[in-house]
Amino acid sequence: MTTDFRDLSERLPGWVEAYRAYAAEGGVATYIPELAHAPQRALGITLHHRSGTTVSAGDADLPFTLQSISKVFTLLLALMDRGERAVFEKVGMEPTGDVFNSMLKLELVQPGKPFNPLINAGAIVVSSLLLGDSPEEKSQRILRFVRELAGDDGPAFNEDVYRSEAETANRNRSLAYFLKDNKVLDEDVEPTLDVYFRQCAIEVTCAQVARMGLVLANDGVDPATGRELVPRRFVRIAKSFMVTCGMYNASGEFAIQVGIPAKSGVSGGILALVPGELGIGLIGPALNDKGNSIAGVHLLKLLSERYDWSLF
Ligand SMILES: NC(=O)CC[C@H](N)C(=O)O
Repeated sequence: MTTDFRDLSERLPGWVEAYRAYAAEGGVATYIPELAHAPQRALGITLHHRSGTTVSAGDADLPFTLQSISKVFTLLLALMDRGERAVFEKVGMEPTGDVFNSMLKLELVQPGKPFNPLINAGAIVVSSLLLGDSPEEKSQRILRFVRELAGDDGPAFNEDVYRSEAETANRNRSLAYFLKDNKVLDEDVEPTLDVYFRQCAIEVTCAQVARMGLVLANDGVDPATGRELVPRRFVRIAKSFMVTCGMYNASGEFAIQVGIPAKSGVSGGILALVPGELGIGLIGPALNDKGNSIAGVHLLKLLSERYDWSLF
């Protein structure tokens, strides 16, 4: 079934207002100090259809940082830079069932290769594989790629969020040193983390994220120009990871309740897509106990049920 955009544009503002109430049951992330300033009750969404039609509601213009959503795009870039074999020599293809910054399985399963590219350990390794002579060059390449998919030069590094994370990231530092010790990470720890913190701090809006989702929904082809931005095979890999690992250790539940590829970040952002049809960008900073936007997940469940989005 195709989504009825007329029905959607009539009802979406009301749904968003009603669903803000869920924020009271969650809380904004505070372990990156700068994220603690986010407005708890904010909720915004943009849906971008392949035909070019977009619908937005609520706080869709509220800027937020990509955080873990960036992991999808560094994975795509690493696949384009290095090819499938080189990437999957360093990182696995399986969900962990653990929280995104867990250390647990790195030591349990030898040779210490991260289970997948969407957990922090996996994403840090993926960032180390990107082509570029310096952390600055790698970061600029990521930013350029994000802007290309967003169809917009708006995305930029939020320096405050970047600094705030870089100054406090004891957990990510320990993951990276552990990976280095296991020889899974070949590059030096600090320059690699610098790339990782910068990609997480790319600031976007719902419309930009919806456009990025739309390119993935469209198998890597820019719907406006017909140009292939990402090979279809790599988009398929990214969408598969989004379904199995994109919502952290709530990915199974999300597949049952919503049933579409999605990736969340601790800023409360979610990128989602209905294959062949549309891209979604969402922000709702209050998180549930698994670290996903609490109101956002409820809203996506409602939309998926109403417009019959589930792939399953
Ligand atoms: N879940 C997330 O969004 C994690 C990203 C965050 N920058 C971190 O590494 O902790």
